[in-house]
Amino acid sequence: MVRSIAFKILKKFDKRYKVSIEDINIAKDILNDLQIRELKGMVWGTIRNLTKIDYILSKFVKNFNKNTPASKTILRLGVYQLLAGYDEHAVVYETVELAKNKKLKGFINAVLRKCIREIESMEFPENIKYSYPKWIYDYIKKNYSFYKEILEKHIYPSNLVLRVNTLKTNRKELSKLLQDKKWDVAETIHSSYAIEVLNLNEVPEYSNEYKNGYFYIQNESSQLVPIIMNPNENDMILDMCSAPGGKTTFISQLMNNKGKIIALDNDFDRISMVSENIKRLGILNTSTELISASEYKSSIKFDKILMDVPCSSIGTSSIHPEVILRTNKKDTLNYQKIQREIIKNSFNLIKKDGKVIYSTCTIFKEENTDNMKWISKNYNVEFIDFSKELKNMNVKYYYDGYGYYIIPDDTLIPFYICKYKVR
Ligand SMILES: C[S@@+](CC[C@H](N)C(=O)[O-])C[C@H]1O[C@@H](n2cnc3c(N)ncnc32)[C@H](O)[C@@H]1O
Repeated sequence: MVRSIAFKILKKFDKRYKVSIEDINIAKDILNDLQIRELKGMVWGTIRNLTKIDYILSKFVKNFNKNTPASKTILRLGVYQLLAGYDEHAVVYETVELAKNKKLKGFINAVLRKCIREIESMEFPENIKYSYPKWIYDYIKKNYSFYKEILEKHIYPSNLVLRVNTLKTNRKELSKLLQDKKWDVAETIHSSYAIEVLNLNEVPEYSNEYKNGYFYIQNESSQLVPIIMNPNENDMILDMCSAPGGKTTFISQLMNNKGKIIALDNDFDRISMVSENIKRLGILNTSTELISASEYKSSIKFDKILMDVPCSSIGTSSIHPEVILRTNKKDTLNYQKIQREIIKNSFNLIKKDGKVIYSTCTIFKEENTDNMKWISKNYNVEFIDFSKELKNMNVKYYYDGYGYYIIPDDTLIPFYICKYKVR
């Protein structure tokens, strides 16, 4: 049952590089918690390892990419299970069962048996070892000495990280509550608001602690952004791309629910998520507006602006492994165009001497360093050094002369953060 649902989801995935959330939700009605966990492991494991799986299959199957979607998906699922250490006999038996006709069954059986005999002695190029597309691998290897950390982050994802909502509880109190219900949790070494979940026995969003707004699920690099912004209680703040509200609600928390935040987003469904999170977390100082950040006008000028801009999101591949499969080089320049439109408008909205934070979860210079170079050429700004704050939080970084590339580790994912004062 689990394999046949995984097969259906992965067959659709191949068309759009998107996992259908509806299909996962349908599966939740049919499968028990353990089976759901196995299903998610198979689906995301296959996607995370897809570049490597296809490399292996292309060695054993002539014109692998020209095979039918069904046969490709069955073989991928089979090879994933072999790589993940499932029992070989069970893998062959159960995977062959997914094929509809005798001829396909025979073909799948033969290929998987060949894989079993040969995978162990195969040698892989470095990008394949980490299941990373060659063009992105070449890019990061050429540009960053810490490219291995990026590759490792993709293949060895972080545990779940929560941000404690200090408007309702604190780190010690929440850790104790979670431990009492047998969640295995630990304090992390970077953000003093973060709790790492090593093991848990329920879906976090279904827990009472989540429903009561005691925490927000937020990776630790994302938590660094509001901390670096360092908002004051009486600030007037604009968050130009706010959905689903992770950083907005953290900024509000750091302001003790005082001052004022205006949160924008141009996506109807996503801005509703900001409103839901505001309500759940007990935020009182924030209002939302459905509008493009490049078109927003205001008679009030802001003390601080956050531009957590739409980007190619490569840095989130440990959480969303499909991003590195669907992104191409042209996307980075398309995003750069959108980002510059938003940046341009931010200069109409910031007070003199106001501070701006620019952040992305991507590693492409086109969307980070090149944009900051462009700002320094066209506007009067002073880039702010926050290396001390990063060091105090045990964060390793690469400084590009403007901002900081966050080097991933156990709980940090690749991110870019820059802060400047507008003169
Ligand atoms: C990186 S996400 C923001 C994440 C958010 N800051 C958080 O921490 O939860 C980028 C957001 O920008 C939004 N977006 C894309 N184009 C936009 C535009 N022109 N104006 C405003 N928002 C936009 C997307 O809908 C998306 O929600």
